[in-house]
Formats: sequence, structure tokens, C-alpha cells
Amino acid sequence: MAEGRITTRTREILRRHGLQLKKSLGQNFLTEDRVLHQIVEAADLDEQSGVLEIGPGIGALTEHLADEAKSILAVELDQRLIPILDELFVAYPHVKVLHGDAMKVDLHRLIDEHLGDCERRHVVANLPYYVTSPILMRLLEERLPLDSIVIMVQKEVAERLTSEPGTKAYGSITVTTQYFTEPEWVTLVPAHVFMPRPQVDSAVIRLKVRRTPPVDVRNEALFFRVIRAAFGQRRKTLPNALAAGLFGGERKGEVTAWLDEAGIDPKRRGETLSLEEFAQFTNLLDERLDDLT
Ligand SMILES: C[S@@+](CC[C@H](N)C(=O)[O-])C[C@H]1O[C@@H](n2cnc3c(N)ncnc32)[C@H](O)[C@@H]1O
Repeated sequence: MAEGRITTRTREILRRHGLQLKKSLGQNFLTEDRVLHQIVEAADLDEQSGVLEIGPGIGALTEHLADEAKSILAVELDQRLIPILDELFVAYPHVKVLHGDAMKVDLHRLIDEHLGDCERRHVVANLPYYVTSPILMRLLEERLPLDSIVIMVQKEVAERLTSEPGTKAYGSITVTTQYFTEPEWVTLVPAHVFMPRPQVDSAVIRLKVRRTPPVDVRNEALFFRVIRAAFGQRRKTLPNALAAGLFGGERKGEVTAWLDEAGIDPKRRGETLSLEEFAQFTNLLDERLDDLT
């Protein structure tokens, strides 16, 4: 079969610049137009959209985004790729390439500076897999002014983010993501469309950022502590896991009673609790802890 356009483009750019891709930076570049189209389509962009792209690589996705959106800010960690990106987008004043680490740069300031005049803002990215969860948690927990996040992630991560209570894939990242967004599976992406080919398949998901959370939580910090504790020690019973994560292993009796009071059978495992049940228990716990102080 003849080599596709993007594969040829990628090989050509890498050869011309004498570049070896770095596995440690998660550099698996997309080489199929069809998948690039699917990602851009899922983001539902128009001439009022601003896009933050994390990890543009050598700009395969950026090129497609540049055709659809008003402004693009592309943050790339690998300094070697910056001159290549600058050269590729020299004639695109609405594409700004920035050398930086998406885990460290001030995203609020950058979005305000570069995408502030856009009506809608999106993150669109083929994320580096070694840092997917921390980047996603950062995007959500910092409450950036975003409408949606369309990301390519490892298939297993996509399954976690879109899973239901009681399934193996359901975890603290699921609950946290579903608290901030409505996740939607877009498409499965086989490993062979990347260069170099990774060990695992991938998937594109779309996270529609919620304006308000779907459950009423009075103490958010406590809510996230409860979630982490419930999933922290999967083999423990729920009262044991919560007592261990929240009270250093003490107060198991009280935790059991509070679960009962919140209408949650203490014999259940943490991974069977819904978002509503986590909120219910946290609100009760917050009240009871207040009463005790
Ligand atoms: C999976 S590749 C995607 C490249 C390109 N967008 C594509 O779809 O072909 C991930 C990119 O993220 C970059 N990267 C890795 N860690 C990063 C970080 N902490 N901040 C910003 N970019 C990062 C890598 O250098 C690489 O270019």
C-alpha cells in the first residue's frame, strides 16, 4: 500500500532536521488524515473558537486546527521542535507556538492572553501518554475557562474516563472527570497510525466541561479526599479504606455509622459508589466533623 500524505510529511521533516523522536517525551506522531479530521470534528470548532494544543509535535494536528479555529496556542516541551513549528506556521498569524511544559506554564494567564477574545475555548491534543493524568487533572482542577477538552489518550485511560460505577475501569480519575465534565467516547485509534507505533491502542474522547457540577457538594476539598480514600486501597472494605485514607486508620466504627446514615451499605466497595453517593457521604461527613469540632 502506498504511504499516506502525513507519513511522508513526517518522515521528510524528521529527515531534513536530522531528528530522532524521544520515547521519554511520548513522541508518537499521528500519521493519518482521517483520525486528524475526527479529532477536529469532535471539537466542533468555528471562527470564534480558540484552541490550546498541548504537544503539537511537528504540527500535523495544528495544521488542521489552524484551518478551523480563530486562534491556536500550541505549547511544546521539546525545544528541538520549536524552529520546525515556527517555520511551518510562519504564514499563520493566528497560530502561536510556545516552548514550555504544560505541567508548569501558567495556563490561566496564557489562555487569557492568547485566547481571551475567543467566544469558546477548547483544549485539543494528542497527549503525551507519560503525563496524561496529571495534565488532565490540571486542566480540570484549575477550572480553566474551557468549553471542551478533546484528547487522544491511551485506550485504557479513555475506558477509565467513560466508565460506570462497579466496573473494573471505574476509579478516582473517573469520578473526578465526571464531576467536572460530561465524557463521551469519540473513536478508537489503532496503534499502527502512529509513528513510531506505540505498544497500545488509543482512543479519542471528548469532555464537555460542565458549567455547574452535577451534584451538590458543600466541601469540595473533602469530596476529593473521600474519593481518593475510597479508591486508595481497593482490596479493603469501604469503612476500612475510608478510615485509612481520612483518619489514619482510626474511627472505623464512626465511618461505618456515617455510611449507614448516608444510605450506603458499608459492605459495598468504593468502586461501586456513584457520584451522587460520594456527594451524599461527603456532605454528611462534613456535617458530622463540624459537629465534633
Ligand atoms: C503524542 S505526541 C503528539 C504530537 C502531535 N500533536 C501529533 O498528534 O502527531 C506528544 C507531544 O507532546 C510533547 N510533550 C511531551 N511532554 C510535554 C509537556 N509536558 N508539555 C508540552 N508538550 C509535551 C512531545 O514532545 C510531543 O511532541
